[in-house]
Amino acid sequence: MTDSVRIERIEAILVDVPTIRPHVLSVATLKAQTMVIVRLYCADGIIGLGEATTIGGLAYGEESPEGIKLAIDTYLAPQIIGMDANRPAKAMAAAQAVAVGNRFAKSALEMALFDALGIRRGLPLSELLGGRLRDHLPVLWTLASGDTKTDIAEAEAMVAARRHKTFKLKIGKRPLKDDVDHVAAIKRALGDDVSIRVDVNQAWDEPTAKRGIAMLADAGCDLVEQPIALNNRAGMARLRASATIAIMADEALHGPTDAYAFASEGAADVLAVKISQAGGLRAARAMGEIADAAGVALYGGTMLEGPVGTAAAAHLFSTFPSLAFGTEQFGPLLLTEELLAEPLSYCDFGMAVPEGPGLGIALDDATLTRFRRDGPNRTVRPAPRAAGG
Ligand SMILES: O=C(O)C[C@H]1C=CC(=O)O1
Ligand SMILES: [Mn+2]
Repeated sequence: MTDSVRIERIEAILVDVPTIRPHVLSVATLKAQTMVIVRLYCADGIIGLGEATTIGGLAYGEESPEGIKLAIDTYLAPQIIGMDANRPAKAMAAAQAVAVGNRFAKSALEMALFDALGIRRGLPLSELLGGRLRDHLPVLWTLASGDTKTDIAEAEAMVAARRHKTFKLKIGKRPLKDDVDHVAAIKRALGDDVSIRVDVNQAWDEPTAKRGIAMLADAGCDLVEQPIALNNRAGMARLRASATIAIMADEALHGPTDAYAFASEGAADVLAVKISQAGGLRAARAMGEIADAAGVALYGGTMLEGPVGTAAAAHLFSTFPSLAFGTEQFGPLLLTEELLAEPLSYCDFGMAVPEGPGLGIALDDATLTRFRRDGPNRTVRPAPRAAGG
């Protein structure tokens, strides 16, 4: 029996960092990203890090950064302070007892608990999660400037620098034909050595999706992500049955139960796994296992997290036996500022999984202080929250 280590204090910090360019999705346009960074202080001096980040405030899902901080400060932290930091599952069961939903808030706490445990045991998070199978993950880049020529130039520079060779295009905001022309132009310019996928972020109804998927297949697109509303699983199954290219579920997946439903009903070829959307590391790992057992392909998704959430995702995805569609762990590269003392390493069209214990990262405290919303020298305003951005 190991000694118990008291959870002393938990901080949830809102951090607003500008993006390198506007990031245009069908549901929002990001000009800055807001992260909730959690610091979990243990009695032995170890501080675990966690992150929960949303897209466009409340435009993408049902939790906002401000709501996540409130849930942690007011409900979840008081519940687990005083508990044993060596027992993440027990602490999270106590959090579960006082909050029915709030997957993102819980996920940030669970991440911080596992980071602290890994540091204490001298083990990378990937080993705590069952063991890493790879040290390098393929990472795609999202072209979402809102302009076809800019997107092509951006993609060409990424390929030349060997940073990315798979691209995801955000569509669904414009008329279908304009979107398909945009995709076709990018595919023509980049050629057969790159893979082009699209993310509709639920913008289409089913008939539009049926036509759109066929047109996109003709344009050389390889995959369509969440074309229709997240609650229309039967529609996803129908689209999948008629499509000649891969159909991926994203927003519809809120944890293992949804992964099971999608897998058993044949409602997607690929599942996008996101730690916070799943409700935490253990839930996200379970989604991977369900997909594997069902023979459904996996993709390592992002909520455009900063480096803390991205490092956690890299550890988790490194343990998946198969990651047929790669990952999109590029969130830190979309930010103007480096929040880590030592940046995550991106090379050879992907990223290195951090090596050190826990998440294997350390924050740059000066940068965090500069960009925290309650900091003395705050320079960035929270992103505007108008619908559609
Ligand atoms: O996939 C999403 O829906 C959200 C996110 C991930 C990459 C990106 O550009 O946006
Ligand atoms: Mn998506």
